Amino acid sequence: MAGIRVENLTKEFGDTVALDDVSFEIPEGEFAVVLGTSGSGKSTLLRCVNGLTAPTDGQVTIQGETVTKPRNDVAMVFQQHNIIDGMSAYSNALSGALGRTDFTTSVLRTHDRKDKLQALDALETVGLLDEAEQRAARMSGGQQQRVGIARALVQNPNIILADEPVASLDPGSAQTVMRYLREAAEERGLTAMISLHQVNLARQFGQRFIGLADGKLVFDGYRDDLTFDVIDKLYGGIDMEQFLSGKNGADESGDSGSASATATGSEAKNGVTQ
Ligand SMILES: Nc1ncnc2c1ncn2[C@@H]1O[C@H](COP(=O)(O)OP(=O)(O)OP(=O)(O)O)[C@@H](O)[C@H]1O
Repeated sequence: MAGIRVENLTKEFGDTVALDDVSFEIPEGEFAVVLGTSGSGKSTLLRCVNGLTAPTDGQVTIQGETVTKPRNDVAMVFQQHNIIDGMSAYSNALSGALGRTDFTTSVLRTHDRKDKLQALDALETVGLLDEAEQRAARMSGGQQQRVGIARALVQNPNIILADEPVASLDPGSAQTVMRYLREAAEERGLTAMISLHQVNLARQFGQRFIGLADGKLVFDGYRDDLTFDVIDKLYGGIDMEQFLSGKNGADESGDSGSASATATGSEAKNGVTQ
């Protein structure tokens, strides 16, 4: 069964065609990576799947239902971890349960035992159980991102989306975060769709690859199909030697000139755009 079905998806922002008639299906439980240069449409695609951006044409279907707004069974991890500095790793993780708790519970912080155990379990999944009481502000960028993943897991999703989750991390932390993300998805049978611009990380952790260029789907395949020619078509000008040594120009340093993974323009950060 399709975890995510994208059908003839088009999104225009004025004269800009951010997505142009994109169609593909990600089966349940698959770990898919979205590749493409800055401006190719990766964030817009993820936001359409998450129901944060309304398509101009076409549709996204999850469990046979057309996505029209954010869903509780779809969790999103952002590049800027979106976690609260003053709170502990545990409280941040627990806040993932807010979508299913009522107002009084969230104000009085009287989450039930199941939510609390889930928060601890999620921290264990991302290797941070021993840091549960640590304030987020005192954690490294990589650890904060792992807390962001834990919070997403506490939401109890079937689908996890991440928009350039490691773009602002050093190469070592980026590897660690991707490893935990992949393991968490595998362990819990989640369908994942992750945008990345580090090609070697994508090859290392991705199972399925969706390549975008100028809003069009230019590649859809598995690791063996993701040849140097395909990567060159997607990014252009990659040094083969560097690529094979895992230091492709686009890019381990996180400095491809496309550090921003958030939507641009007048779009409110978490608002649904029309
Ligand atoms: N809210 C918006 N208003 C106007 N144009 C937008 C908006 N969001 C995206 N775009 C445009 O749509 C195109 C695709 O943008 P998008 O952010 O999806 O690309 P991206 O591949 O995620 O890029 P990056 O890696 O830099 O985040 C770009 O030309 C961008 O300027």
